[in-house]
Amino acid sequence: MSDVIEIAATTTLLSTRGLSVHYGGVTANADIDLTVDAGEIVGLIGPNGAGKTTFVDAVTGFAKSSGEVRLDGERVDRIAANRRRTAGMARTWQAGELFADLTVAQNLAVAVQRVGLRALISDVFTGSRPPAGIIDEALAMVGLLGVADRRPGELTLGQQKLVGVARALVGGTRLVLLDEPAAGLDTHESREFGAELRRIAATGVGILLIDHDMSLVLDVCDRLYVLDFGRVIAAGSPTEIQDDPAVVAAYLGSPEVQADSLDDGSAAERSAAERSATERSATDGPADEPGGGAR
Ligand SMILES: Nc1ncnc2c1ncn2[C@@H]1O[C@H](COP(=O)(O)OP(=O)(O)OP(=O)(O)O)[C@@H](O)[C@H]1O
Repeated sequence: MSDVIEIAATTTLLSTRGLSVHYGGVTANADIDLTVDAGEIVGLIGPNGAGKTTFVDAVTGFAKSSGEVRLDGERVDRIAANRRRTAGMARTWQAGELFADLTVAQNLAVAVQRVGLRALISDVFTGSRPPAGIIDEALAMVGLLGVADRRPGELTLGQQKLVGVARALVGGTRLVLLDEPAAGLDTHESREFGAELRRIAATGVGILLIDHDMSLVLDVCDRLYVLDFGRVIAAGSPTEIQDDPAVVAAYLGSPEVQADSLDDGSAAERSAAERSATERSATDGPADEPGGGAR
């Protein structure tokens, strides 16, 4: 009897090819090829203004783009944002505050409310609401089933952030794109949050994570892509990325700076401010020069 080697099949949930976004003269994303597999956490990092949020906007249908976006092998780049959501991809927003007057469960229900006049009229007449099961399922995925009837103000900040994630997960989401979901958390809360992300990924959900908290990103991500000026300048494991001179230079402006400084999120912020000041002075032309100072 021959030995059978079992190879676990991986499902590529998200794949982009040549994804580009232009805002006037600014190339916010340039030819981005990126994949996220089921059960994988992939980090997207880069200095301020590198194009991370634009990438999420383009993938989820909130920014006009060229190139391919596939969800589970199917092209979705020409369908509207709400149809991409129904197809199984969802995102969070940087300013993703919860509704303070609604309960946690109601906050999730709002996220899957149908849109459009026809839906509104039919909902008014039928009193249609999302089935409770899908709300509970999303809350259970982030370990918050017990707080469904509480209001956000009664939760810790870490729990509120997880409600934000649950809001994106509700309705059978297979791929979730998280834009700075841990902003404002302290080190301990951020670690707990990261552990919860790993549990979510273990259910088979693919996660694209943008965050400036380098310890979180380096800790929880299986792979990372680094953007600078809208382009991918490096991709690989957290260890490979930390040792990549191009990444260190992009973040810190100098390849001589120690790579372990990447652990310090404030270095990235500081560097970005310095970079944009340098870029501004380098591109400051006459007042009527178009695009002067823009990235
Ligand atoms: N709606 C828009 N109109 C014009 N330019 C835009 C728009 N959105 C983003 N940009 C520009 O595109 C570039 C990329 O911005 P983006 O917000 O994607 O970067 P980011 O990496 O997410 O930055 P941050 O880390 O600060 O959130 C920047 O030069 C930004 O000014």
